Amino acid sequence: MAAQDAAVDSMRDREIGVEQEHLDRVYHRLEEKIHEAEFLMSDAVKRGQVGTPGALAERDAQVFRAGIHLNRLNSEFEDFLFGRIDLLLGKDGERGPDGAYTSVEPADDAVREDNSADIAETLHIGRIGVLDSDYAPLVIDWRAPAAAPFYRSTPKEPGRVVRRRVVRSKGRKVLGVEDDLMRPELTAYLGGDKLPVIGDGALMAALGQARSHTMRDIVSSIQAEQDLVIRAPAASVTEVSGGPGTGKTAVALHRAAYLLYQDRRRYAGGILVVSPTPLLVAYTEGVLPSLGEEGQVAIRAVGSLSDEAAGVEGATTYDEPAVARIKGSSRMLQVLRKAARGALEQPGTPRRTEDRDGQLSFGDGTDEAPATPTRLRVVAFGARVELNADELHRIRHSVLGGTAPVNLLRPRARRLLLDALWNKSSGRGRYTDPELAAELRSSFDEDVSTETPFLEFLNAWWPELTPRGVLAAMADEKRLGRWARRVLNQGEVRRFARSLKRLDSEGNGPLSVHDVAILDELQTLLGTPHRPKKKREFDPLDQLSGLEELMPQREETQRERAERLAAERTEYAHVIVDEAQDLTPMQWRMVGRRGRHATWTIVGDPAQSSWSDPDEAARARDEALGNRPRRRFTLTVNYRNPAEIAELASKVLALAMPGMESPAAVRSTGVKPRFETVRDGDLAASVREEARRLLAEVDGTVGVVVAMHRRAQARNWLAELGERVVALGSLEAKGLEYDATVVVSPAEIADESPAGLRVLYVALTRATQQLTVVSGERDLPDEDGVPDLLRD
Ligand SMILES: Nc1ncnc2c1ncn2[C@@H]1O[C@H](COP(=O)(O)OP(=O)(O)OP(=O)(O)O)[C@@H](O)[C@H]1O
Repeated sequence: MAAQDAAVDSMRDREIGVEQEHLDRVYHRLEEKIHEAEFLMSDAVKRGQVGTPGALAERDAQVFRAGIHLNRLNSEFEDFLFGRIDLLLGKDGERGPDGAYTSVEPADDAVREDNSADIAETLHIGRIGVLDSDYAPLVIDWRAPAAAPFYRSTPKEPGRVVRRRVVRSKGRKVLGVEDDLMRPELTAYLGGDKLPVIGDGALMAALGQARSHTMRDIVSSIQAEQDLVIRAPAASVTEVSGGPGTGKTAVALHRAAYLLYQDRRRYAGGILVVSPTPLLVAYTEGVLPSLGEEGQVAIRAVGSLSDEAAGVEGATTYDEPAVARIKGSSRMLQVLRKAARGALEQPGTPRRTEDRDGQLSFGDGTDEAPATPTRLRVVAFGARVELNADELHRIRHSVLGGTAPVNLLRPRARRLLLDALWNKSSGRGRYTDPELAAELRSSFDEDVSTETPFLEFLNAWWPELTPRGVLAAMADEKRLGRWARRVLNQGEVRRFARSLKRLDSEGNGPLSVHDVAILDELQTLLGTPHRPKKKREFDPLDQLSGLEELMPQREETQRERAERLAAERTEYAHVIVDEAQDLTPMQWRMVGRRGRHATWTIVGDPAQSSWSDPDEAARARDEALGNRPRRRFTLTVNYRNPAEIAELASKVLALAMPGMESPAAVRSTGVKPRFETVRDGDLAASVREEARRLLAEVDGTVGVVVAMHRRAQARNWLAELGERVVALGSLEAKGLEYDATVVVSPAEIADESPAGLRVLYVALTRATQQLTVVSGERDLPDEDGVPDLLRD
């Protein structure tokens, strides 16, 4: 036995040595390329000094290429070669642009009659492609067509692949290799020797690793059904569904990297990834940089998507479910349309008392008189001309007749005011000669419209409205009641208005996640008046198209650049929606506006939806996507939860979505979920004790999921346990994962909202190793501590 082990070890060492040799060759070549790139850069700058248009164009091209090399080589020097495939002879002998044979199927005579075969081609797969000086592939980019068999090949449909190998390396050192045999029935030879096979495959090794607070890329172990999604053509809408842990988020992010590789020019318009929470953004934002892509991709939480939420790090406050249901619903749109116009009438600001001739005059009612002026007086041709409340009302009514954004209607309002004043002035009818009449009218307009009283009046009577200002105006229950007539009932108006009391009169203050979609909608309804743009200072680097894109480290980091581009961008070339089942109708409208001309990838799981009315959300989603054709995929394997945890979660799934199937768990740990009941009525101590126990059992992270109202409490309970433990409200657990989780009071979570059971399903499916359920009295635990909701 010992002799056998020693033989395996020496074979492993030999194979590691083989891969090390290849990696050394690759590094050598990379260094050559870096020198080349650096030379090109300095040469390009010298040539640029010549200054002729031809030299400038040449410099552009050279700098662009050199920029690509340097930027990529520097950022991807770490651990970029991770795979290898050994292939049979292909059906035809054609090579693709990366130097590899393109044929997917083996040649008819690739396998001999005695089931033996020779390896005809070996390809190494990595994060970028590297050619040797003879243009033979040393490494194939994982996104290139030639790399697809590394992911697609299965023992059932092996294609040309005989052996798939995952190479683990750190920096320049190869640490290990893991092989999967795709054609175990063959005796394959490589260079005359039998093809060695090491280890039990890389997937299980990857899944068993401890989790940290950031997601890892899965580039070395993408599975065939996932690869189909990642490489699906970008046309129109790609919809991906799948249960918890099936890799939807991972697949969506790898797809972004793939699309950029496939068509960088097209996606220079930017890729937007919409995520449900800032926690999930933080968890996933390292994946794209690790795949060598960052600058073109903006990952945004849905609570910070709108410009209106910029500057406050987005919204993290959650409204209580009854309020969220109102704010997220498409009924909101009707209310906002009215509010956007109604907010022009401003009540409640202090009343002006002086009323000198020619001064704007505010109404003369009580202290509560509206701040909106009810009379306009100007002096024209030496006489006073006045518009009264009725006349002003008619003008306002006529201007608001159209559907144009309110702020953009102000010039029209100004025009009609001047018309009305002119009609009452002595100027009208003074001349019969049209030319003289027009001249007089034009000087009347010029004089009146630049007078302070007129300007002050216009600012008060047709102020430029801001989304935040209108949102704040809705905190006034009476006004909101008017705007929401026949749309919201009285109770809903009261709740909604009350939820906005935390904002001041200009709308400053903490926003809730659902306020953000409202602000975004208001932004569209109000419109932004055109203002002449400030001229940007001339920057000679702008001439170097491509350089500043590819060499961002000179001026700003990749991340800063992504942030800047995202802030400047209002629309994207591709929109990826993660956890799409959670978007409310109003959020779909907000996201839809950012992808009007985009292609889309939408990933989600209806069984995890925290939105109470999935049909309404589906309608809003259809509206956002229009009639673009859709291509649908389903992922079927749960890579996160061991079978023991998946089985428990499936009990809640059966209650939440009867008839819906759980994805099959890919592994089992033999560790069953634990059930604890609160001891001595001390929930804090019980949870703390369990978290402590789990910390000792797992190497990585522990997540404690509680009902939303216990969020702050739970953070206090766990404060002293260190950074490996995180307390989460049920809605925040979305998309995240931990080595172990504690789910506190399933009944509390399930009762939180109409979507509570689905939220509980999310909470129960976060653990990669161990799960403990802590029940309180409300959970009606049996004598084994199993809560009512989780019993058979
Ligand atoms: N092919 C793979 N190789 C290795 N790990 C994988 C693979 N596919 C998925 N995983 C791992 O499985 C876990 C779940 O993946 P991910 O979070 O993308 O799933 P999800 O479908 O988005 O889950 P949820 O719907 O619960 O949010 C992650 O740790 C991910 O890295």
